[in-house]
Amino acid sequence: MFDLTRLEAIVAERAASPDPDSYTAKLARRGVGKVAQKVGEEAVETVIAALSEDDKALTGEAADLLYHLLVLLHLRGVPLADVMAELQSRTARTGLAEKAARTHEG
Ligand SMILES: N=c1c2ncn([C@@H]3O[C@H](COP(=O)(O)OP(=O)(O)OP(=O)(O)O)[C@@H](O)[C@H]3O)c2ncn1[C@@H]1O[C@H](COP(=O)(O)O)[C@@H](O)[C@H]1O
Repeated sequence: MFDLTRLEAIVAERAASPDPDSYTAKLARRGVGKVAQKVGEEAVETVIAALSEDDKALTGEAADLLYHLLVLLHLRGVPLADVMAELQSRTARTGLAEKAARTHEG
């Protein structure tokens, strides 16, 4: 299954690519400030799509947001694993991780 870990690897590879057609490489060259601005814009577009109750638009904007967030994390040198560990530690604090895993496994 496709997941954010695979997209993180793609982003890392493409950010360093000399391919002139790579949007990721172009974005990476523009630096943290520009990418942070893009994350903000995509977040606003996600909010607008959510409030419009258009599921297809929301799905597309959420995908744009996650992609741009991964590019930002990459440029700042923060691994997705660190973000996931932070989320996991929050579930551990509430004791809900095992319950969610049991429900997921059926
Ligand atoms: N998931 C994405 C992805 N999501 C969104 N985008 C791009 O993000 C841009 C967002 O559109 P905008 O209108 O906000 O921006 P824009 O006007 O095109 O450009 P800006 O000047 O504003 O940056 C579009 O050009 C999309 O193509 C993505 N570009 C790449 N990926 C992934 O990255 C991989 C590598 O892509 P390349 O780097 O292009 O080879 C792809 O195979 C995908 O898996």
